[in-house]
Amino acid sequence: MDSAVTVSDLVVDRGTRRVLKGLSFAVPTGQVTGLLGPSGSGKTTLMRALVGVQKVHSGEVTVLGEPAGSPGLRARVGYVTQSPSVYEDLSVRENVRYFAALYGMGAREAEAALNDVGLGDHAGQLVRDLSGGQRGRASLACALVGCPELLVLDEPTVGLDPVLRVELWERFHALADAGTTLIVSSHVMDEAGRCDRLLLLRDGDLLADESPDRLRATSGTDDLEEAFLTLIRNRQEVAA
Ligand SMILES: Nc1ncnc2c1ncn2[C@@H]1O[C@H](COP(=O)(O)OP(=O)(O)OP(=O)(O)O)[C@@H](O)[C@H]1O
Repeated sequence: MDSAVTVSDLVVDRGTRRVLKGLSFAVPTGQVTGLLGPSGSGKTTLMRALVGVQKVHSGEVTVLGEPAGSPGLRARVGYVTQSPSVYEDLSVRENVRYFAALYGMGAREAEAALNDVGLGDHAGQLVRDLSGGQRGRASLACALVGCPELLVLDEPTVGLDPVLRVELWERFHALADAGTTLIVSSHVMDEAGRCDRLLLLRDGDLLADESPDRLRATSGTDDLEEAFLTLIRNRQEVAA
């Protein structure tokens, strides 16, 4: 299968800390790849490197056949940060239509993106009057509307109720089925099971790069949280 992203020996320092310690992996096209790991393990830093906004110490990051951050990737890659990046003084609809226009899309696509994230009923509301979870979804709609080939989503389901979470995951898989590649970070292990493939990060190292089923099989447990802990223990034993 083609790779949408390949990363070789990626090393990133932030401040005086080495945050990513030589990561190498490939992300298959048209799948949902989960980036899982505890708080501070380097998920956001890795996503920033993928979209080309992170200074890297060494290594190579290739996205859709071009070096990460190349101008040609701007319309092909969507990135939704943890803090919503939408205009507070515009309505949800105005925000989504604005981003639609930047991508050469129209009002129809904007309405579809609004409905995809469950904000159809709040379209006329100013962003500053939305709840935190609604703002996050408004941000997501602004990324979806451009139909990027690669979507990088930093914890998109934080603060969402279970029904909306399930709906969004269904939407992610529908996009993947249509050929979009998604990289979705989370530190909620129950979301790991919804991914086609998992990258498990800990302290800037890649602990695993497998499907959830394979991870369950190799660690001998059906519980992905337990599987993650088993991997950590095995690593510690090897290091000792
Ligand atoms: N601007 C910065 N300067 C120095 N260190 C930073 C900076 N940003 C992040 N770090 C450090 O880099 C490490 C990785 O942070 P990162 O945000 O990538 O983790 P994360 O896995 O996304 O965490 P979370 O799940 O809490 O969002 C952390 O130890 C963090 O303190």
